[in-house]
Amino acid sequence: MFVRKYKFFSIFVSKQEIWFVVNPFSGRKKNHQAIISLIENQLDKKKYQATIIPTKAAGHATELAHEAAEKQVPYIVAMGGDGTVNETAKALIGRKTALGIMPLGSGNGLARELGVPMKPEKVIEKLNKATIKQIDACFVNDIPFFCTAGVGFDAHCADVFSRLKGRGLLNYVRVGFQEFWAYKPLSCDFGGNKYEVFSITFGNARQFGNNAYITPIAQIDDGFIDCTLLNPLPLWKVPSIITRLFNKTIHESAYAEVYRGAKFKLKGQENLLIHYDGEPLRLDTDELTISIREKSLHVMV
Ligand SMILES: Nc1ncnc2c1ncn2[C@@H]1O[C@H](COP(=O)(O)OP(=O)(O)OP(=O)(O)O)[C@@H](O)[C@H]1O
Repeated sequence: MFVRKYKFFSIFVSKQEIWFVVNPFSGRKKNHQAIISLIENQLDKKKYQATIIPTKAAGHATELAHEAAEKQVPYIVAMGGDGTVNETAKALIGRKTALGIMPLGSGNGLARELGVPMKPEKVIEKLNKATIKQIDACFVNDIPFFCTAGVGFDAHCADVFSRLKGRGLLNYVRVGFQEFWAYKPLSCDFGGNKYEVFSITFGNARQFGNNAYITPIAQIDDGFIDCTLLNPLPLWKVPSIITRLFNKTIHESAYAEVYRGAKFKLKGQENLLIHYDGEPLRLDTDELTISIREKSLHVMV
């Protein structure tokens, strides 16, 4: 399907290298080859020398981003969903190489937060006149995240969702309703208090993705982590919580507690299940430290 690596040559020497790291399996219904042709035809050839590199396996995007940073390639565009974006971005923390995003996933959280359009033609237009900005990177223990990470119901749903064939917002909502019935609140120590929580989410950005704003007053470059703790809620409150998630008012809900800080600590049960940027992960510990490295990632906007 792909030519492994190819370049668009030109006689101009002042062009800047831009790598496109493509997850060929992202966005199941997307036509990757058509998007590559668009890049070939519409990316400003006076400004950029583009290299398209399909990933060969999970984790390959991180290796490629490390290589780009080592070679001082100024730009690398993650073409895929939030998983590919996270894998690419984590290798660029504290480096000069700037991250661009061609969003192909179902949530596209970081892309939406950075104002990246969802249509490939528009993304290319934007890349052609991109400026660079610096954003914060956050960590759950040593695992980087750029949008949100958390424990409880969201992590549980991310885990169920990761095993589904179908993607997209509708499938996510379906998983949410399905799992709500049997879900047991999570016992944890947080900020010196014992809790039974529905979920605790730490936000570098405001949203999970899909414009679902769980930490709606977070700012991605302020050096602080926003936290929304949701207390257990009855089923009849679910529609109002979902509405609040999308109209950016969840922090005003009677079921929410909101915090802001540069570091948080949480102790839950052994083998704590977390999600980071929507990817589920079962840890071999019961303790979390959530921290931030201010303005440590360059992004194309
Ligand atoms: N060549 C590859 N083969 C198998 N897995 C890959 C490959 N390249 C990337 N991956 C893995 O695929 C996972 C999912 O990719 P990504 O999030 O980009 O797409 P998606 O699942 O379509 O998006 P979303 O989760 O938003 O629906 C990533 O975590 C990544 O590790």
